[in-house]
Amino acid sequence: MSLNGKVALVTGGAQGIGRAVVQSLLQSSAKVVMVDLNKALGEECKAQLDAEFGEGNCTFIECDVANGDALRDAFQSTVGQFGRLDIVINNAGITNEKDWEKTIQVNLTSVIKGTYLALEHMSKEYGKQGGTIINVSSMAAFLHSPHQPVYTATKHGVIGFTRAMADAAIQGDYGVRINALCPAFVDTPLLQSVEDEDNMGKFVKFKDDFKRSMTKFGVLQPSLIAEGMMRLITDTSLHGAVMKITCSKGIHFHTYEPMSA
Ligand SMILES: NC(=O)C1=CN([C@@H]2O[C@H](COP(=O)(O)OP(=O)(O)OC[C@H]3O[C@@H](n4cnc5c(N)ncnc54)[C@H](O)[C@@H]3O)[C@@H](O)[C@H]2O)C=CC1
Ligand SMILES: CCCCCC(=O)/C=C/C=C\C/C=C\C/C=C\CCCC(=O)O
Repeated sequence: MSLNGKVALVTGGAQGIGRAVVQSLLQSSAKVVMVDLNKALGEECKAQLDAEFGEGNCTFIECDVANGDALRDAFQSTVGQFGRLDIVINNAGITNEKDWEKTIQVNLTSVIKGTYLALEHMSKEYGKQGGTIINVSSMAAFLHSPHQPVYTATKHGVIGFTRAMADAAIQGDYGVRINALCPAFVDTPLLQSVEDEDNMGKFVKFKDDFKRSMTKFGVLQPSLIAEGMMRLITDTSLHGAVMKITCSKGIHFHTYEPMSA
Protein backbone atom coordinates (compact mmCIF):
# COMPACT_ATOMS: atom_id res chain seq x y z
CA MET A 1 0.00 0.00 0.00
CA SER A 2 1.35 3.42 -0.90
CA LEU A 3 1.57 6.04 1.82
CA ASN A 4 2.21 8.68 -0.81
CA GLY A 5 1.54 12.15 0.64
CA LYS A 6 1.57 10.90 4.25
CA VAL A 7 4.02 12.28 6.81
CA ALA A 8 5.48 10.15 9.62
CA LEU A 9 7.47 11.00 12.74
CA VAL A 10 9.53 8.18 14.32
CA THR A 11 11.28 8.63 17.67
CA GLY A 12 14.49 6.67 18.16
CA GLY A 13 14.58 6.41 14.37
CA ALA A 14 18.34 6.40 13.83
CA GLN A 15 19.03 2.81 14.88
CA GLY A 16 17.56 -0.63 15.52
CA ILE A 17 13.79 -1.05 15.25
CA GLY A 18 13.16 2.66 14.56
CA ARG A 19 15.63 2.66 11.70
CA ALA A 20 13.94 -0.40 10.10
CA VAL A 21 10.56 1.31 10.37
CA VAL A 22 11.87 4.53 8.81
CA GLN A 23 13.18 2.45 5.88
CA SER A 24 9.79 0.70 5.40
CA LEU A 25 7.91 4.00 5.52
CA LEU A 26 10.19 5.50 2.86
CA GLN A 27 9.74 2.37 0.72
CA SER A 28 5.98 3.04 0.92
CA SER A 29 6.53 6.63 -0.30
CA ALA A 30 5.85 8.41 3.02
CA LYS A 31 7.88 11.44 4.07
CA VAL A 32 9.67 10.62 7.32
CA VAL A 33 11.11 12.63 10.21
CA MET A 34 13.62 10.71 12.36
CA VAL A 35 13.78 12.10 15.88
CA ASP A 36 16.78 10.86 17.82
CA LEU A 37 19.19 11.79 20.58
CA ASN A 38 22.22 10.55 18.68
CA LYS A 39 23.29 13.34 16.29
CA ALA A 40 26.17 11.51 14.60
CA LEU A 41 24.08 8.39 13.98
CA GLY A 42 21.06 10.41 12.84
CA GLU A 43 23.06 12.40 10.31
CA GLU A 44 24.81 9.28 9.00
CA CYS A 45 21.46 7.51 8.73
CA LYS A 46 19.88 10.45 6.87
CA ALA A 47 22.76 10.56 4.39
CA GLN A 48 22.31 6.84 3.64
CA LEU A 49 18.55 7.19 3.26
CA ASP A 50 18.94 10.26 1.00
CA ALA A 51 21.24 8.20 -1.23
CA GLU A 52 18.70 5.37 -1.38
CA PHE A 53 15.38 7.27 -1.55
CA GLY A 54 16.38 10.71 -2.84
CA GLU A 55 16.75 13.98 -0.96
CA GLY A 56 13.72 15.72 0.54
CA ASN A 57 11.95 12.56 1.72
CA CYS A 58 13.62 12.14 5.08
CA THR A 59 14.67 14.62 7.78
CA PHE A 60 16.67 14.12 10.94
CA ILE A 61 15.89 16.12 14.09
CA GLU A 62 18.26 15.84 17.03
CA CYS A 63 16.05 15.65 20.11
CA ASP A 64 15.96 14.02 23.52
CA VAL A 65 12.37 12.82 23.84
CA ALA A 66 12.66 13.24 27.62
CA ASN A 67 12.87 17.00 27.03
CA GLY A 68 9.21 17.98 26.63
CA ASP A 69 9.90 21.36 25.01
CA ALA A 70 12.33 19.83 22.50
CA LEU A 71 9.81 17.11 21.64
CA ARG A 72 7.09 19.73 21.12
CA ASP A 73 9.48 21.66 18.82
CA ALA A 74 10.23 18.47 16.86
CA PHE A 75 6.52 17.96 16.16
CA GLN A 76 6.12 21.62 15.25
CA SER A 77 9.03 21.62 12.80
CA THR A 78 7.77 18.39 11.20
CA VAL A 79 4.47 20.09 10.41
CA GLY A 80 6.33 23.28 9.47
CA GLN A 81 8.44 21.41 6.92
CA PHE A 82 5.92 18.95 5.47
CA GLY A 83 2.63 20.76 6.16
CA ARG A 84 0.91 17.86 7.95
CA LEU A 85 1.36 14.82 10.22
CA ASP A 86 -0.31 11.42 9.72
CA ILE A 87 1.73 8.73 11.49
CA VAL A 88 3.57 8.88 14.83
CA ILE A 89 5.71 6.01 16.13
CA ASN A 90 6.71 6.49 19.78
CA ASN A 91 9.60 4.04 19.66
CA ALA A 92 12.59 5.53 21.55
CA GLY A 93 13.40 3.43 24.61
CA ILE A 94 16.23 2.56 26.95
CA THR A 95 17.08 -0.07 29.56
CA ASN A 96 18.66 1.61 32.53
CA GLU A 97 17.88 0.02 35.87
CA LYS A 98 20.56 2.10 37.59
CA ASP A 99 19.04 5.42 36.49
CA TRP A 100 15.56 3.96 36.67
CA GLU A 101 13.83 7.33 36.85
CA LYS A 102 15.32 8.18 33.46
CA THR A 103 13.95 4.88 32.14
CA ILE A 104 10.45 5.88 33.27
CA GLN A 105 10.93 9.31 31.71
CA VAL A 106 12.04 8.00 28.29
CA ASN A 107 9.96 4.82 28.05
CA LEU A 108 6.70 6.00 29.56
CA THR A 109 6.46 9.76 30.16
CA SER A 110 7.80 10.56 26.67
CA VAL A 111 5.41 8.07 25.07
CA ILE A 112 2.53 9.80 26.83
CA LYS A 113 3.81 13.24 25.75
CA GLY A 114 4.41 11.97 22.21
CA THR A 115 0.85 10.65 22.07
CA TYR A 116 -0.65 13.94 23.30
CA LEU A 117 1.46 15.97 20.86
CA ALA A 118 0.46 13.61 18.04
CA LEU A 119 -3.19 14.19 18.91
CA GLU A 120 -2.71 17.97 18.86
CA HIS A 121 -1.49 17.65 15.27
CA MET A 122 -3.80 14.88 14.02
CA SER A 123 -7.01 14.64 16.07
CA LYS A 124 -10.37 15.92 14.84
CA GLU A 125 -10.70 17.38 18.38
CA TYR A 126 -8.13 19.94 17.26
CA GLY A 127 -9.67 20.36 13.80
CA LYS A 128 -7.09 18.05 12.18
CA GLN A 129 -7.52 15.28 9.60
CA GLY A 130 -6.88 12.12 11.71
CA GLY A 131 -3.97 9.72 11.71
CA THR A 132 -2.35 6.78 13.47
CA ILE A 133 -0.15 6.40 16.56
CA ILE A 134 1.91 3.32 17.48
CA ASN A 135 3.48 3.08 20.93
CA VAL A 136 6.29 0.54 21.26
CA SER A 137 6.01 -1.71 24.32
CA SER A 138 7.66 -5.14 24.67
CA MET A 139 6.91 -8.81 25.35
CA ALA A 140 8.51 -7.95 28.69
CA ALA A 141 5.05 -6.61 29.56
CA PHE A 142 3.73 -10.20 29.36
CA LEU A 143 6.72 -12.35 30.40
CA HIS A 144 8.68 -10.42 32.95
CA SER A 145 12.30 -10.95 33.90
CA PRO A 146 14.10 -10.21 37.20
CA HIS A 147 16.78 -8.60 35.08
CA GLN A 148 14.82 -5.43 34.26
CA PRO A 149 12.03 -4.59 36.74
CA VAL A 150 11.59 -0.89 35.95
CA TYR A 151 11.89 -1.44 32.19
CA THR A 152 9.13 -4.05 32.57
CA ALA A 153 6.97 -1.61 34.53
CA THR A 154 7.30 1.03 31.81
CA LYS A 155 6.29 -1.44 29.11
CA HIS A 156 3.19 -2.45 31.14
CA GLY A 157 2.44 1.26 31.45
CA VAL A 158 2.69 1.82 27.70
CA ILE A 159 0.06 -0.86 27.08
CA GLY A 160 -2.34 0.42 29.75
CA PHE A 161 -2.05 4.01 28.53
CA THR A 162 -2.42 3.03 24.88
CA ARG A 163 -5.52 0.90 25.46
CA ALA A 164 -7.21 3.63 27.51
CA MET A 165 -6.34 6.24 24.86
CA ALA A 166 -7.68 3.98 22.11
CA ASP A 167 -11.02 3.94 23.95
CA ALA A 168 -10.85 7.74 24.41
CA ALA A 169 -10.19 8.10 20.68
CA ILE A 170 -13.36 6.16 19.86
CA GLN A 171 -15.57 7.88 22.42
CA GLY A 172 -14.13 11.32 21.61
CA ASP A 173 -14.29 10.73 17.83
CA TYR A 174 -10.61 11.73 17.40
CA GLY A 175 -10.31 10.05 13.99
CA VAL A 176 -6.95 8.71 15.20
CA ARG A 177 -6.06 5.01 15.52
CA ILE A 178 -3.84 4.08 18.48
CA ASN A 179 -1.98 0.78 18.94
CA ALA A 180 0.73 -0.82 21.08
CA LEU A 181 3.35 -3.14 19.59
CA CYS A 182 5.20 -5.70 21.73
CA PRO A 183 8.24 -7.36 20.19
CA ALA A 184 10.11 -10.22 21.86
CA PHE A 185 13.92 -10.07 21.66
CA VAL A 186 15.15 -8.15 18.62
CA ASP A 187 18.69 -8.04 17.26
CA THR A 188 19.55 -4.40 17.98
CA PRO A 189 22.23 -2.60 20.03
CA LEU A 190 19.74 -2.40 22.94
CA LEU A 191 20.04 -6.13 23.55
CA GLN A 192 23.79 -5.76 24.01
CA SER A 193 23.20 -3.77 27.19
CA VAL A 194 22.16 -7.03 28.87
CA GLU A 195 25.64 -7.56 30.35
CA ASP A 196 26.38 -3.92 31.07
CA GLU A 197 26.52 -3.08 34.78
CA ASP A 198 26.29 0.63 33.95
CA ASN A 199 22.80 -0.03 32.58
CA MET A 200 21.50 -2.97 34.54
CA GLY A 201 22.94 -1.99 37.95
CA LYS A 202 22.57 -4.66 40.63
CA PHE A 203 20.23 -6.66 38.38
CA VAL A 204 23.11 -7.47 36.04
CA LYS A 205 23.63 -10.60 38.15
CA PHE A 206 20.46 -12.00 36.58
CA LYS A 207 21.89 -11.69 33.08
CA ASP A 208 22.27 -15.45 32.65
CA ASP A 209 18.56 -15.90 33.27
CA PHE A 210 17.86 -13.29 30.59
CA LYS A 211 20.33 -14.86 28.13
CA ARG A 212 18.77 -18.30 28.68
CA SER A 213 15.45 -16.74 27.78
CA MET A 214 16.94 -15.31 24.57
CA THR A 215 18.28 -18.75 23.61
CA LYS A 216 14.93 -20.38 24.43
CA PHE A 217 12.69 -17.90 22.62
CA GLY A 218 15.04 -16.76 19.85
CA VAL A 219 15.93 -13.33 18.52
CA LEU A 220 13.93 -11.51 15.83
CA GLN A 221 15.19 -9.25 13.05
CA PRO A 222 14.14 -5.56 13.06
CA SER A 223 12.64 -5.98 9.56
CA LEU A 224 9.87 -8.21 10.99
CA ILE A 225 8.99 -5.55 13.56
CA ALA A 226 8.81 -3.00 10.73
CA GLU A 227 6.45 -5.38 8.87
CA GLY A 228 4.17 -5.51 11.94
CA MET A 229 4.32 -1.74 12.23
CA MET A 230 3.31 -1.31 8.56
CA ARG A 231 0.35 -3.64 9.11
CA LEU A 232 -0.85 -1.49 12.02
CA ILE A 233 -0.41 1.65 9.93
CA THR A 234 -2.28 0.40 6.89
CA ASP A 235 -5.04 -1.85 8.32
CA THR A 236 -7.78 0.47 9.53
CA SER A 237 -9.61 -2.39 11.29
CA LEU A 238 -6.91 -2.76 13.96
CA HIS A 239 -7.62 0.31 16.12
CA GLY A 240 -6.73 -0.42 19.78
CA ALA A 241 -5.11 -3.80 19.08
CA VAL A 242 -2.02 -4.88 21.01
CA MET A 243 0.29 -6.57 18.52
CA LYS A 244 2.81 -9.16 19.74
CA ILE A 245 5.72 -10.40 17.64
CA THR A 246 7.56 -13.57 18.68
CA CYS A 247 9.68 -16.20 16.95
CA SER A 248 7.19 -19.00 17.65
CA LYS A 249 4.01 -17.20 16.54
CA GLY A 250 5.27 -14.37 14.33
CA ILE A 251 2.96 -11.35 14.13
CA HIS A 252 -0.17 -11.90 16.23
CA PHE A 253 -2.45 -10.10 18.69
CA HIS A 254 -3.05 -10.26 22.42
CA THR A 255 -6.59 -11.24 23.34
CA TYR A 256 -8.28 -9.64 26.32
CA GLU A 257 -11.36 -10.65 28.28
CA PRO A 258 -14.11 -8.04 27.85
CA MET A 259 -13.57 -5.22 30.37
CA SER A 260 -10.12 -6.55 31.41
CA ALA A 261 -7.19 -4.19 31.97
N1 LIG B 1 15.65 -4.82 21.02
C1 LIG B 1 14.75 -5.52 21.68
O1 LIG B 1 14.96 -6.71 22.02
C2 LIG B 1 13.43 -4.93 22.02
C3 LIG B 1 13.18 -3.56 21.98
N2 LIG B 1 11.93 -3.09 22.33
C4 LIG B 1 11.67 -1.68 22.31
O2 LIG B 1 11.82 -1.17 20.99
C5 LIG B 1 12.20 0.19 21.02
C6 LIG B 1 13.43 0.40 20.16
O3 LIG B 1 14.46 -0.40 20.69
P1 LIG B 1 15.76 -0.82 19.88
O4 LIG B 1 15.65 -0.45 18.48
O5 LIG B 1 16.03 -2.21 20.25
O6 LIG B 1 16.82 0.10 20.62
P2 LIG B 1 18.19 0.74 20.11
O7 LIG B 1 18.94 1.09 21.35
O8 LIG B 1 18.82 -0.12 19.10
O9 LIG B 1 17.70 2.08 19.37
C7 LIG B 1 17.03 3.07 20.11
C8 LIG B 1 17.19 4.41 19.42
O10 LIG B 1 16.53 5.36 20.27
C9 LIG B 1 17.39 6.46 20.50
N3 LIG B 1 17.10 7.05 21.79
C10 LIG B 1 17.35 6.53 23.02
N4 LIG B 1 16.98 7.39 23.96
C11 LIG B 1 16.47 8.47 23.34
C12 LIG B 1 15.94 9.69 23.78
N5 LIG B 1 15.89 9.99 25.09
N6 LIG B 1 15.51 10.58 22.87
C13 LIG B 1 15.59 10.30 21.54
N7 LIG B 1 16.10 9.16 21.07
C14 LIG B 1 16.54 8.26 21.95
C15 LIG B 1 18.80 5.90 20.42
O11 LIG B 1 19.75 6.92 20.12
C16 LIG B 1 18.64 4.88 19.31
O12 LIG B 1 18.88 5.44 18.05
C17 LIG B 1 12.40 0.53 22.51
O13 LIG B 1 11.26 1.16 23.00
C18 LIG B 1 12.58 -0.83 23.16
O14 LIG B 1 12.23 -0.82 24.50
C19 LIG B 1 10.91 -3.92 22.69
C20 LIG B 1 11.11 -5.26 22.73
C21 LIG B 1 12.35 -5.88 22.41
C1 LIG C 1 18.93 -5.59 27.87
C2 LIG C 1 17.48 -5.61 27.85
C3 LIG C 1 16.85 -5.37 26.53
C4 LIG C 1 15.37 -5.55 26.66
C5 LIG C 1 14.67 -5.51 25.38
C6 LIG C 1 13.33 -6.15 25.52
O1 LIG C 1 12.32 -5.49 25.60
C7 LIG C 1 13.27 -7.55 25.47
C8 LIG C 1 12.25 -8.17 25.97
C9 LIG C 1 11.73 -9.33 25.37
C10 LIG C 1 11.09 -10.29 25.96
C11 LIG C 1 11.15 -10.59 27.34
C12 LIG C 1 10.39 -11.67 27.79
C13 LIG C 1 10.02 -12.84 27.23
C14 LIG C 1 10.52 -13.69 26.19
C15 LIG C 1 10.17 -13.44 24.82
C16 LIG C 1 9.27 -14.08 24.06
C17 LIG C 1 8.31 -15.03 24.50
C18 LIG C 1 7.66 -15.72 23.36
C19 LIG C 1 6.75 -16.82 23.80
C20 LIG C 1 6.35 -17.62 22.63
O2 LIG C 1 5.17 -17.72 22.38
O3 LIG C 1 7.22 -18.12 21.93
